[in-house]
Amino acid sequence: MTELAYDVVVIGAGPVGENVADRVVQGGLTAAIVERELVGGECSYWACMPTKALLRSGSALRAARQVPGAREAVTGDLDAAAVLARRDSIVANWRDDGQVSWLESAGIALHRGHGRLSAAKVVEVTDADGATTTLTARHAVVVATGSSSRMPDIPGLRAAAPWSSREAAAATSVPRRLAIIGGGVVATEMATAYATLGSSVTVLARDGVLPSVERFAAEQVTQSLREAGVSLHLDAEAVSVHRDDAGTVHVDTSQGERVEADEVLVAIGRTPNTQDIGLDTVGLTPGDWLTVDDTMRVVTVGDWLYAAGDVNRRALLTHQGKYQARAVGDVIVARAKGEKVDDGRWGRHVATADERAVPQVVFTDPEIAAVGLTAAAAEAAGLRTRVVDYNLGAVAGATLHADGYQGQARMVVDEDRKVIVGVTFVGPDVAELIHAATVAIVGEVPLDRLWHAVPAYPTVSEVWLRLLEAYGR
Ligand SMILES: Cc1cc2nc3c(=O)[nH]c(=O)nc-3n(C[C@H](O)[C@H](O)[C@H](O)COP(=O)(O)OP(=O)(O)OC[C@H]3O[C@@H](n4cnc5c(N)ncnc54)[C@H](O)[C@@H]3O)c2cc1C
Ligand SMILES: NC(=O)c1ccc[n+]([C@@H]2O[C@H](COP(=O)([O-])OP(=O)(O)OC[C@H]3O[C@@H](n4cnc5c(N)ncnc54)[C@H](O)[C@@H]3O)[C@@H](O)[C@H]2O)c1
Repeated sequence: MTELAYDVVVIGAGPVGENVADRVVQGGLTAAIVERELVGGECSYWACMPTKALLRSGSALRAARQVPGAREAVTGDLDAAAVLARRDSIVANWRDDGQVSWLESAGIALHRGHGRLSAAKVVEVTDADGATTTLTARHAVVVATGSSSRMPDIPGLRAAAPWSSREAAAATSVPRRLAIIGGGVVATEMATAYATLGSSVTVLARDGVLPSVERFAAEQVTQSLREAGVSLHLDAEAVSVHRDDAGTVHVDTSQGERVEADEVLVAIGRTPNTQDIGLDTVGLTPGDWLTVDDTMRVVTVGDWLYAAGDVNRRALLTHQGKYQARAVGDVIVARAKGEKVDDGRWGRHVATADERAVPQVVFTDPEIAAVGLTAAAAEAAGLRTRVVDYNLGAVAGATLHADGYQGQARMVVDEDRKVIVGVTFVGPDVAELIHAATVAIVGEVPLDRLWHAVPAYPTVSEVWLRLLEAYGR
């Protein structure tokens, strides 16, 4: 058995673990990272990147078809094989050489294998051959093990070899018929991708489509999925699943219907990767999400254990996990050096934006881009709000962007502070609009001052001016 010591040991080399280790080394400490699969994690190989690659070609094709002149130049359908090949290249054919080189260049030691806590500040790494290395952390251990697809206990489901988001992201062919259980972000994005790639898609959305976004945005996506030929069963739950000898999957629903498909994708949320990381050795329960304070420290354990990214359940998004990682890496360095910890609201060592300013883009057709609170969430939080809506299609930039551009914008204003607390856009290519909204919310820019932030003409961003005009000066 090999024994090594580092200032900081990070379990999990997803986007979050990599960023924690990087900040730690940049702060002058030593760091080791433990990874059991591919350096780069779920996001790079089975989540964000491959799924967006599956969606991008269809989105480009639709965009061309919405502009006369370009439309006439589009002479064929989507080439599914070329889309899958581009996806393969974007995930570097599931090889992590590039990310391993980056770790080396950043001065981070990589230990391949499964990491488990075995005592305070001690992580045991078991490699593929069963050999064990013991890593002792002088200052901190950071759990950045991410999450996995949650599988419900539906009779027959497991035996039917369902797809999780991984198989949907990494598929080598397009199933003729795809059934999807769930109506959230993965379900709607994959329904969009596979319908565009030629599958006949059925979605069983027990709790409706995208229940956590503004209703007007979810409704536009619902309508568009239907127009794309997706069969949407709202309020329907899968009650039993069976794959027959010919390979066909039969899904019986709570509404008494039977859906037949070649594959069934389960997309009902995530479970933390904490079942087998030795949580019991430090007094925690295996399989639980890790609850942390504002500096991402697992407070019940002492002052040395941190959890960042999906595993702490604050915001299951890559950009938000990386934001936490920057705070965690820096706070570990500050504490190790006895420097002042900046943990007040919006301080360097906390992730305040997780509370009220999380941006997210849902890459459906059309896209939804949102940040902060929905109108309903703001009301539930006890804020005195005013909601302003504007037809995105009426903006000059949108008219130019595409014929028949359909979209909607909403801003939610905190009337007591006269600042924006939430923004949602739905429409073609709205993804790039959202960062302006994030800056306005995080900066708590007063509405009076926002009038001086002039959007360029003729861009879709002019919707900002229209929203202000609708609010009144
Ligand atoms: C289909 C899908 C699409 C998504 N699309 C987006 C998107 O477009 N934008 C976005 O912001 N977010 C997206 N997400 C969410 C995003 O993937 C996660 O928020 C992000 O991957 C979390 O990063 P992480 O580093 O916390 O965890 P992960 O990326 O899950 O990385 C954790 C790493 O830890 C390793 N690990 C786990 N346990 C151990 C152990 N015991 N020992 C050693 N290594 C271990 C794993 O192998 C993995 O490499 C998507 C998620 C899914 C499922
Ligand atoms: N573009 C993006 O940013 C992006 C894309 C994909 C995934 N993600 C992240 O990955 C995470 C996982 O995505 P997801 O779609 O799996 O989860 P989700 O939380 O977005 O949606 C899960 C859906 O399943 C429903 N559901 C829950 N239990 C169910 C059950 N037993 N039967 C039927 N339906 C059930 C929920 O009501 C919800 O609508 C999300 O938190 C999201 O932040 C982000």
